[in-house]
Amino acid sequence: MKVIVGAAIVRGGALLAQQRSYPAEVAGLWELPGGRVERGESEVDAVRRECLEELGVEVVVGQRVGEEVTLRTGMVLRVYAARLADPAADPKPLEHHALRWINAHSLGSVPWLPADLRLLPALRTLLTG
Ligand SMILES: Nc1nc2c([nH]c(=O)n2[C@H]2C[C@H](O)[C@@H](COP(=O)(O)OP(=O)(O)OP(=O)(O)O)O2)c(=O)[nH]1
Repeated sequence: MKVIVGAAIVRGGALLAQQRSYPAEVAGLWELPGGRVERGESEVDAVRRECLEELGVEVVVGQRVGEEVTLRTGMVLRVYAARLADPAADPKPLEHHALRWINAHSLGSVPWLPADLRLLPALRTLLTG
């Protein structure tokens, strides 16, 4: 089974989200940093690698968040809580259109990818404790 990992990076009560720039069907929609787990790679290592590639930051990976969501492609999305290894680090949208830190109150006002929408209750709980 192919696994996509997502990072729920929290700092100061806000979640880091990024806006996709491609493909056209999902351009403008928001998602968590992350991507495909490579062969022989652990899910936690994949979260760390994707955050370095997409945001240019080191993260410390924590526990799983929410249920696993099956995507249209048959792959599954598994989200892990994470925090910046250096809290003062400045994540950059190296592969995305934009980044935003979103607080619990604003989570529902962002146009998320469909799979992420299903994880919003768990993400809200993560933010509010
Ligand atoms: N990274 C990430 N992907 C998500 C989320 N929600 C969701 O449905 N996906 C989907 C979108 C993509 O089909 C797949 C992630 O694949 P990917 O990050 O390797 O990106 P991609 O298919 O565009 O592949 P690439 O060209 O960047 O290599 O999972 C999410 O929160 N984060």
